[in-house]
Amino acid sequence: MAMLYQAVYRRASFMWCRLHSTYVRKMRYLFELKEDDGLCRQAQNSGTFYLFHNLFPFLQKVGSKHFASQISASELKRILKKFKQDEQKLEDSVLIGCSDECMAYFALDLGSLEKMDIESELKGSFTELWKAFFQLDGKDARLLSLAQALLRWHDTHRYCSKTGQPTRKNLAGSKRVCHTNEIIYYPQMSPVVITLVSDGSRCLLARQASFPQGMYSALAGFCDVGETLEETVRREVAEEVGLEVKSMWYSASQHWPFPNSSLMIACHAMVWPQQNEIRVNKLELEAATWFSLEEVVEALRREPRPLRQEDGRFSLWLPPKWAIAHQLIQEWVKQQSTMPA
Ligand SMILES: NC(=O)C1=CN([C@@H]2O[C@H](COP(=O)(O)OP(=O)(O)OC[C@H]3O[C@@H](n4cnc5c(N)ncnc54)[C@H](O)[C@@H]3O)[C@@H](O)[C@H]2O)C=CC1
Ligand SMILES: [Mg+2]
Repeated sequence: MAMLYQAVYRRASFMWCRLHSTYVRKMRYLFELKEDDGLCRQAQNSGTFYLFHNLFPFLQKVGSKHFASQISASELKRILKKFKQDEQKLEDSVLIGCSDECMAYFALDLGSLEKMDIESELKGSFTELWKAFFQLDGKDARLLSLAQALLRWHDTHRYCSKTGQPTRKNLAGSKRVCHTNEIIYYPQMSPVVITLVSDGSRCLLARQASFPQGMYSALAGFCDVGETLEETVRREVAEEVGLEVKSMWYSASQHWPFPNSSLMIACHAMVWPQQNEIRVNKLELEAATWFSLEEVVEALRREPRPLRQEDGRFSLWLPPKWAIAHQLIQEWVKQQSTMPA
């Protein structure tokens, strides 16, 4: 019966491939994997895996370039066997995407194994995600960010907050269920607004004390319960730099894994040029400054890493290309150069 089902499913998938765009086919396939544990189990046995160790992703290096390694299901089973782990450990993994050919990608945390043993077996290293972020390309960074957020959520939601009983994840990891009362828990993200403020000719960038030396970014803040995005933008700009927003508009959004899992909603905001004196809230920020177009253009040309000048101070540098803050800054530069003089 199972074989007949698989044959029918393969035939149906084949028809899908012929009839639908790659994107639609992938989304439908991922949806089915989330809904159907049996199908997801099959996908785990033929998919590829991104490995983590206590939430540190496994990276390999070729020359000076780091990349997130994909391990095949058969290779993973070999490693599990070697380290005396049950093959069933594959089912602890979470679904994080699929290729254009509908080969599923999973993430698995091997925190119960000895870190150095896996590193020497697979010739790579488990690296803190924050450090890895600056070394990876956008695609790898996006996948690892989603993977870490999901793995962390499962790790911290193992018990039902109402009954105290253990919750069980579905195979794909898109939810957890408390079987005592059938409460379903879904992975959560916190909405965060990130705003690039301009006074018409300059843009406002700020840094927290925890940022690497010399790095500045746009203002960011979590949405409070009950707020609209517009209200969060106005409140955060007032709270952090003491300015009143005159107008704002939405640009784009991005998932961000730090400190937990956030949906970064990126906006541009204008303040009145006559009322642009910054009053930094030192509880939130270390510094906030207006930067000219020339200063920002020069910083965009620099590598995203600390660079000490001759006078001992650090040059301005900006978040890496795929960070939404970078995109906001690029958009602002473009707006400035298309504005009438
Ligand atoms: N992608 C990017 O380029 C940038 C991303 N960010 C991210 O934006 C996020 C928010 O920025 P912050 O200035 O730290 O926010 P924030 O200005 O709201 O201040 C953080 C404080 O908000 C409170 N808070 C309220 N709700 C919270 C929640 N759901 N989770 C954690 N804390 C909460 C806490 O007291 C926390 O200390 C951070 O996750 C940060 O990593 C920040 C700058 C640039
Ligand atoms: Mg903030």
